[in-house]
Amino acid sequence: MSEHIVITRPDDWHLHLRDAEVLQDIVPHTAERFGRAVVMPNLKPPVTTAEQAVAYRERILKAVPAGMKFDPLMTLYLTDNTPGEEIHKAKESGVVKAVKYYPAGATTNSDSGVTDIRRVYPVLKILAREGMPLLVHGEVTDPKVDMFDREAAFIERVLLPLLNDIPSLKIVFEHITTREAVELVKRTPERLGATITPQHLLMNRNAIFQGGLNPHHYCLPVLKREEHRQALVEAATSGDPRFFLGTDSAPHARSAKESSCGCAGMYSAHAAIEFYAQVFDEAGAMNTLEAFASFHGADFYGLPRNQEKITLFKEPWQVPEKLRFGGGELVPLGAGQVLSWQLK
Ligand SMILES: NC(=O)N[C@@H](CC(=O)O)C(=O)O
Ligand SMILES: [Zn+2]
Ligand SMILES: [Zn+2]
Repeated sequence: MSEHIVITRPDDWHLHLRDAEVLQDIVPHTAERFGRAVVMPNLKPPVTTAEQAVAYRERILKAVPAGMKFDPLMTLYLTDNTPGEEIHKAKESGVVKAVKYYPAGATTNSDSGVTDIRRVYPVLKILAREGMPLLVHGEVTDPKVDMFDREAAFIERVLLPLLNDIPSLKIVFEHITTREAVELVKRTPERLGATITPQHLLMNRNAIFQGGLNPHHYCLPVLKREEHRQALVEAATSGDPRFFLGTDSAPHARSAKESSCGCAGMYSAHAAIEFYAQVFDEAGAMNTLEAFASFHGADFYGLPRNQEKITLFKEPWQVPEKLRFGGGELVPLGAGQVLSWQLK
Protein backbone atom coordinates (compact mmCIF):
# COMPACT_ATOMS: atom_id res chain seq x y z
CA MET A 1 0.00 0.00 0.00
CA SER A 2 1.23 3.52 -0.77
CA GLU A 3 2.31 5.98 1.89
CA HIS A 4 -0.67 7.27 3.85
CA ILE A 5 -1.69 8.99 7.07
CA VAL A 6 -4.78 8.61 9.22
CA ILE A 7 -5.95 11.71 11.09
CA THR A 8 -9.00 12.76 13.06
CA ARG A 9 -11.61 14.24 10.70
CA PRO A 10 -10.72 17.94 10.35
CA ASP A 11 -12.97 21.02 10.59
CA ASP A 12 -12.91 24.15 8.45
CA TRP A 13 -13.12 27.23 10.68
CA HIS A 14 -13.71 29.76 7.85
CA LEU A 15 -15.84 28.88 4.84
CA HIS A 16 -18.13 30.53 2.27
CA LEU A 17 -20.92 28.34 0.90
CA ARG A 18 -23.11 30.99 -0.80
CA ASP A 19 -26.79 30.10 -1.17
CA ALA A 20 -29.64 28.78 -3.35
CA GLU A 21 -28.91 26.44 -6.28
CA VAL A 22 -25.10 26.52 -6.01
CA LEU A 23 -25.23 24.86 -2.56
CA GLN A 24 -25.71 21.51 -4.32
CA ASP A 25 -22.41 21.94 -6.14
CA ILE A 26 -20.42 23.38 -3.23
CA VAL A 27 -21.49 21.76 0.04
CA PRO A 28 -20.48 18.16 -0.89
CA HIS A 29 -16.80 19.13 -1.33
CA THR A 30 -16.60 20.33 2.26
CA ALA A 31 -18.84 17.60 3.68
CA GLU A 32 -16.63 14.88 2.15
CA ARG A 33 -13.60 16.18 4.01
CA PHE A 34 -14.68 18.03 7.13
CA GLY A 35 -16.88 17.24 10.11
CA ARG A 36 -17.85 20.85 10.72
CA ALA A 37 -17.33 24.25 9.14
CA VAL A 38 -17.83 27.81 10.32
CA VAL A 39 -20.06 29.28 7.61
CA MET A 40 -19.56 32.95 6.78
CA PRO A 41 -22.65 35.20 6.75
CA ASN A 42 -21.76 37.51 3.84
CA LEU A 43 -24.73 36.60 1.68
CA LYS A 44 -26.74 39.18 -0.26
CA PRO A 45 -28.47 40.32 1.94
CA PRO A 46 -26.23 39.34 4.87
CA VAL A 47 -27.22 36.93 7.64
CA THR A 48 -27.82 39.40 10.46
CA THR A 49 -30.33 37.58 12.68
CA ALA A 50 -30.36 34.26 14.50
CA GLU A 51 -33.56 33.39 12.67
CA GLN A 52 -31.89 33.91 9.28
CA ALA A 53 -28.89 31.84 10.39
CA VAL A 54 -31.13 28.94 11.42
CA ALA A 55 -32.96 29.04 8.06
CA TYR A 56 -29.68 29.26 6.12
CA ARG A 57 -28.37 26.24 8.02
CA GLU A 58 -31.44 24.23 6.96
CA ARG A 59 -30.78 25.08 3.30
CA ILE A 60 -27.16 23.96 3.67
CA LEU A 61 -28.17 20.68 5.32
CA LYS A 62 -30.47 19.90 2.37
CA ALA A 63 -27.39 19.96 0.12
CA VAL A 64 -25.41 17.44 2.21
CA PRO A 65 -25.26 14.14 0.28
CA ALA A 66 -27.20 11.26 1.87
CA GLY A 67 -25.16 9.25 4.33
CA MET A 68 -22.70 12.05 5.11
CA LYS A 69 -22.55 13.78 8.45
CA PHE A 70 -21.75 17.47 8.33
CA ASP A 71 -22.43 20.13 10.95
CA PRO A 72 -22.50 23.75 9.69
CA LEU A 73 -21.60 26.15 12.49
CA MET A 74 -23.36 29.41 11.79
CA THR A 75 -22.28 33.04 12.21
CA LEU A 76 -24.02 36.41 12.42
CA TYR A 77 -22.96 39.38 10.33
CA LEU A 78 -22.28 42.34 12.59
CA THR A 79 -23.60 45.72 11.44
CA ASP A 80 -23.60 49.17 13.02
CA ASN A 81 -27.15 48.41 14.13
CA THR A 82 -26.98 44.86 15.48
CA PRO A 83 -29.11 44.89 18.65
CA GLY A 84 -27.58 43.33 21.76
CA GLU A 85 -30.71 41.20 22.01
CA GLU A 86 -29.72 39.44 18.75
CA ILE A 87 -26.55 38.11 20.42
CA HIS A 88 -28.65 36.47 23.14
CA LYS A 89 -30.94 34.99 20.49
CA ALA A 90 -27.93 33.70 18.59
CA LYS A 91 -26.56 32.01 21.67
CA GLU A 92 -29.94 30.49 22.49
CA SER A 93 -30.34 29.16 18.93
CA GLY A 94 -27.59 26.64 19.69
CA VAL A 95 -26.38 26.72 16.08
CA VAL A 96 -24.79 30.19 15.88
CA LYS A 97 -21.25 29.88 17.17
CA ALA A 98 -19.68 33.25 16.39
CA VAL A 99 -20.20 36.79 15.12
CA LYS A 100 -18.36 38.15 12.08
CA TYR A 101 -16.92 41.63 11.87
CA TYR A 102 -16.32 43.03 8.38
CA PRO A 103 -15.01 46.58 8.22
CA ALA A 104 -17.52 48.23 5.83
CA GLY A 105 -16.24 47.89 2.27
CA ALA A 106 -13.21 45.70 3.10
CA THR A 107 -14.13 42.67 1.00
CA THR A 108 -16.78 40.77 -0.98
CA ASN A 109 -20.31 41.63 0.24
CA SER A 110 -19.15 43.79 3.14
CA ASP A 111 -21.17 46.94 2.36
CA SER A 112 -23.32 46.45 5.46
CA GLY A 113 -20.25 46.01 7.66
CA VAL A 114 -19.19 48.10 10.62
CA THR A 115 -18.11 51.68 9.90
CA ASP A 116 -16.27 52.19 13.21
CA ILE A 117 -15.55 49.39 15.65
CA ARG A 118 -16.17 51.64 18.66
CA ARG A 119 -19.81 51.91 17.64
CA VAL A 120 -20.31 48.23 18.31
CA TYR A 121 -18.38 47.99 21.59
CA PRO A 122 -21.61 47.58 23.62
CA VAL A 123 -22.57 44.57 21.47
CA LEU A 124 -19.03 43.17 21.67
CA LYS A 125 -19.23 43.33 25.47
CA ILE A 126 -22.36 41.18 25.35
CA LEU A 127 -20.54 38.79 23.02
CA ALA A 128 -17.69 38.56 25.53
CA ARG A 129 -20.15 37.79 28.33
CA GLU A 130 -21.74 35.05 26.24
CA GLY A 131 -18.30 33.57 25.57
CA MET A 132 -18.81 33.69 21.78
CA PRO A 133 -15.84 34.57 19.60
CA LEU A 134 -15.67 37.58 17.31
CA LEU A 135 -14.28 36.66 13.89
CA VAL A 136 -12.53 39.52 12.14
CA HIS A 137 -11.68 40.32 8.56
CA GLY A 138 -8.52 42.17 9.58
CA GLU A 139 -7.90 44.87 7.04
CA VAL A 140 -8.34 48.62 7.23
CA THR A 141 -10.26 50.20 4.38
CA ASP A 142 -8.51 53.57 4.40
CA PRO A 143 -7.74 54.24 0.72
CA LYS A 144 -4.50 55.97 1.73
CA VAL A 145 -3.12 52.68 3.09
CA ASP A 146 -1.33 50.49 0.53
CA MET A 147 -3.20 47.26 -0.34
CA PHE A 148 -0.31 45.16 0.94
CA ASP A 149 -0.16 47.00 4.29
CA ARG A 150 -3.84 46.85 5.21
CA GLU A 151 -3.54 43.92 7.58
CA ALA A 152 -0.55 45.35 9.45
CA ALA A 153 -2.38 48.69 9.75
CA PHE A 154 -5.46 46.90 11.07
CA ILE A 155 -3.40 45.42 13.91
CA GLU A 156 -2.22 48.85 15.03
CA ARG A 157 -5.42 50.81 14.46
CA VAL A 158 -8.16 48.35 15.39
CA LEU A 159 -7.03 45.04 16.84
CA LEU A 160 -4.61 46.21 19.54
CA PRO A 161 -7.08 48.80 20.89
CA LEU A 162 -9.88 46.21 20.79
CA LEU A 163 -7.81 43.60 22.66
CA ASN A 164 -7.07 46.24 25.25
CA ASP A 165 -10.59 47.70 25.56
CA ILE A 166 -12.50 44.41 25.88
CA PRO A 167 -10.07 42.06 27.60
CA SER A 168 -12.47 39.13 27.93
CA LEU A 169 -13.49 38.98 24.25
CA LYS A 170 -12.32 35.92 22.30
CA ILE A 171 -11.18 36.89 18.83
CA VAL A 172 -10.25 34.93 15.71
CA PHE A 173 -8.02 36.89 13.37
CA GLU A 174 -9.23 35.33 10.13
CA HIS A 175 -7.14 34.41 7.09
CA ILE A 176 -3.90 35.96 8.37
CA THR A 177 -1.37 36.79 5.67
CA THR A 178 1.59 38.54 7.31
CA ARG A 179 4.51 38.02 9.66
CA GLU A 180 3.08 40.86 11.77
CA ALA A 181 -0.15 38.93 12.32
CA VAL A 182 1.74 35.76 13.23
CA GLU A 183 3.82 37.66 15.75
CA LEU A 184 0.80 39.37 17.28
CA VAL A 185 -0.95 36.03 17.84
CA LYS A 186 2.17 34.50 19.37
CA ARG A 187 2.62 37.30 21.89
CA THR A 188 -1.07 37.64 22.86
CA PRO A 189 -2.72 35.43 25.47
CA GLU A 190 -4.88 32.49 24.53
CA ARG A 191 -8.02 34.44 23.70
CA LEU A 192 -6.64 35.43 20.28
CA GLY A 193 -6.56 32.71 17.61
CA ALA A 194 -5.99 32.83 13.87
CA THR A 195 -7.02 30.87 10.79
CA ILE A 196 -4.67 30.29 7.87
CA THR A 197 -5.81 29.50 4.30
CA PRO A 198 -4.21 27.07 1.86
CA GLN A 199 -3.56 29.79 -0.72
CA HIS A 200 -1.56 31.94 1.69
CA LEU A 201 0.54 28.89 2.62
CA LEU A 202 1.05 27.76 -0.98
CA MET A 203 1.63 31.01 -2.86
CA ASN A 204 3.18 34.43 -2.62
CA ARG A 205 2.11 37.53 -4.52
CA ASN A 206 4.14 36.59 -7.60
CA ALA A 207 1.35 34.09 -8.31
CA ILE A 208 -1.00 36.97 -9.15
CA PHE A 209 1.24 38.10 -12.01
CA GLN A 210 2.96 34.92 -13.19
CA GLY A 211 2.63 34.63 -16.97
CA GLY A 212 0.06 37.47 -17.02
CA LEU A 213 -2.54 38.86 -14.65
CA ASN A 214 -4.31 35.89 -13.04
CA PRO A 215 -7.69 36.77 -11.52
CA HIS A 216 -7.97 33.29 -9.97
CA HIS A 217 -5.12 34.17 -7.63
CA TYR A 218 -6.85 37.29 -6.36
CA CYS A 219 -8.39 37.10 -2.92
CA LEU A 220 -8.54 39.33 0.14
CA PRO A 221 -6.39 39.84 2.01
CA VAL A 222 -4.26 39.78 -1.12
CA LEU A 223 -1.29 37.36 -1.36
CA LYS A 224 1.87 38.78 0.21
CA ARG A 225 5.67 38.52 -0.16
CA GLU A 226 7.52 35.23 0.21
CA GLU A 227 8.85 36.16 3.69
CA HIS A 228 5.25 36.40 4.92
CA ARG A 229 4.31 33.06 3.36
CA GLN A 230 7.26 31.49 5.17
CA ALA A 231 6.14 32.99 8.49
CA LEU A 232 2.67 31.50 7.92
CA VAL A 233 4.06 28.04 7.13
CA GLU A 234 6.16 28.19 10.28
CA ALA A 235 3.15 29.21 12.37
CA ALA A 236 0.80 26.58 10.90
CA THR A 237 3.30 23.74 11.29
CA SER A 238 4.64 24.85 14.70
CA GLY A 239 2.05 23.04 16.81
CA ASP A 240 1.06 26.34 18.49
CA PRO A 241 -2.65 25.82 19.38
CA ARG A 242 -3.70 29.37 18.41
CA PHE A 243 -3.22 28.66 14.70
CA PHE A 244 -5.86 26.56 12.97
CA LEU A 245 -7.33 25.56 9.64
CA GLY A 246 -9.72 27.92 7.86
CA THR A 247 -9.83 27.64 4.09
CA ASP A 248 -11.71 30.84 3.28
CA SER A 249 -12.89 28.85 0.26
CA ALA A 250 -14.92 31.54 -1.54
CA PRO A 251 -16.54 30.50 -4.81
CA HIS A 252 -17.26 33.02 -7.54
CA ALA A 253 -18.45 32.09 -11.03
CA ARG A 254 -15.73 32.13 -13.69
CA SER A 255 -17.56 35.03 -15.35
CA ALA A 256 -17.29 37.10 -12.15
CA LYS A 257 -13.57 36.34 -11.75
CA GLU A 258 -12.56 36.77 -15.40
CA SER A 259 -13.99 40.24 -15.66
CA SER A 260 -12.80 43.83 -15.96
CA CYS A 261 -13.48 44.11 -12.23
CA GLY A 262 -12.87 40.60 -10.97
CA CYS A 263 -14.21 39.46 -7.59
CA ALA A 264 -11.95 38.59 -4.67
CA GLY A 265 -11.97 34.98 -3.51
CA MET A 266 -10.41 31.59 -4.29
CA TYR A 267 -12.20 28.26 -4.26
CA SER A 268 -10.33 25.49 -2.40
CA ALA A 269 -13.04 23.27 -0.89
CA HIS A 270 -12.63 20.60 -3.63
CA ALA A 271 -9.14 19.73 -2.31
CA ALA A 272 -8.81 21.60 0.95
CA ILE A 273 -7.20 19.05 3.25
CA GLU A 274 -5.10 17.82 0.32
CA PHE A 275 -3.59 21.31 -0.13
CA TYR A 276 -2.71 21.55 3.55
CA ALA A 277 -1.19 18.03 3.47
CA GLN A 278 1.02 19.15 0.60
CA VAL A 279 2.21 22.21 2.52
CA PHE A 280 2.90 20.26 5.72
CA ASP A 281 4.66 17.48 3.80
CA GLU A 282 6.90 19.94 1.94
CA ALA A 283 7.75 21.56 5.29
CA GLY A 284 8.62 18.15 6.77
CA ALA A 285 5.85 18.59 9.34
CA MET A 286 3.21 15.93 8.63
CA ASN A 287 3.29 15.14 12.36
CA THR A 288 1.61 18.47 13.19
CA LEU A 289 -1.09 18.39 10.47
CA GLU A 290 -3.69 16.68 12.64
CA ALA A 291 -3.39 19.18 15.48
CA PHE A 292 -3.67 22.16 13.11
CA ALA A 293 -6.53 20.68 11.09
CA SER A 294 -8.52 18.74 13.69
CA PHE A 295 -7.74 19.84 17.26
CA HIS A 296 -6.77 23.50 17.66
CA GLY A 297 -9.95 25.03 16.24
CA ALA A 298 -12.29 22.84 18.25
CA ASP A 299 -10.30 23.54 21.40
CA PHE A 300 -10.37 27.30 20.77
CA TYR A 301 -14.15 27.30 20.23
CA GLY A 302 -14.65 25.04 23.26
CA LEU A 303 -16.25 22.29 21.14
CA PRO A 304 -15.51 18.56 21.31
CA ARG A 305 -12.95 17.19 18.88
CA ASN A 306 -14.28 14.93 16.12
CA GLN A 307 -14.15 11.19 16.71
CA GLU A 308 -14.09 9.90 13.13
CA LYS A 309 -10.92 9.49 11.09
CA ILE A 310 -9.94 10.21 7.50
CA THR A 311 -7.11 8.69 5.47
CA LEU A 312 -4.91 10.59 3.06
CA PHE A 313 -2.80 8.70 0.51
CA LYS A 314 0.34 10.00 -1.14
CA GLU A 315 -0.86 9.32 -4.68
CA PRO A 316 -0.75 11.99 -7.38
CA TRP A 317 -4.01 13.18 -8.92
CA GLN A 318 -5.01 16.01 -11.20
CA VAL A 319 -7.35 18.81 -10.15
CA PRO A 320 -10.13 19.38 -12.74
CA GLU A 321 -9.89 22.50 -14.91
CA LYS A 322 -13.39 23.53 -13.90
CA LEU A 323 -16.30 22.57 -11.66
CA ARG A 324 -20.05 23.06 -11.82
CA PHE A 325 -21.45 26.14 -10.14
CA GLY A 326 -25.21 26.37 -10.60
CA GLY A 327 -25.81 27.59 -14.14
CA GLY A 328 -22.17 28.66 -14.53
CA GLU A 329 -18.75 27.22 -13.80
CA LEU A 330 -16.02 27.59 -11.25
CA VAL A 331 -12.24 27.54 -11.68
CA PRO A 332 -10.89 25.77 -8.60
CA LEU A 333 -7.59 26.49 -6.86
CA GLY A 334 -4.89 24.39 -8.52
CA ALA A 335 -6.97 23.87 -11.70
CA GLY A 336 -5.20 21.37 -13.96
CA GLN A 337 -2.33 20.88 -11.48
CA VAL A 338 -1.14 17.60 -10.02
CA LEU A 339 -1.40 17.35 -6.22
CA SER A 340 0.54 14.78 -4.24
CA TRP A 341 -2.02 13.79 -1.59
CA GLN A 342 -5.52 12.45 -2.03
CA LEU A 343 -8.43 11.57 0.17
CA LYS A 344 -9.80 8.03 0.10
N1 LIG B 1 -11.55 36.12 0.79
C1 LIG B 1 -12.07 36.69 -0.27
O1 LIG B 1 -11.33 37.18 -1.13
N2 LIG B 1 -13.41 36.77 -0.47
C2 LIG B 1 -14.44 36.36 0.43
C3 LIG B 1 -14.68 37.34 1.52
C4 LIG B 1 -13.61 37.35 2.60
O2 LIG B 1 -13.38 36.34 3.28
O3 LIG B 1 -12.98 38.38 2.81
C5 LIG B 1 -15.74 36.13 -0.37
O4 LIG B 1 -16.80 36.03 0.24
O5 LIG B 1 -15.66 36.05 -1.60
ZN1 LIG C 1 -12.38 38.07 4.83
ZN1 LIG D 1 -13.73 34.63 3.96
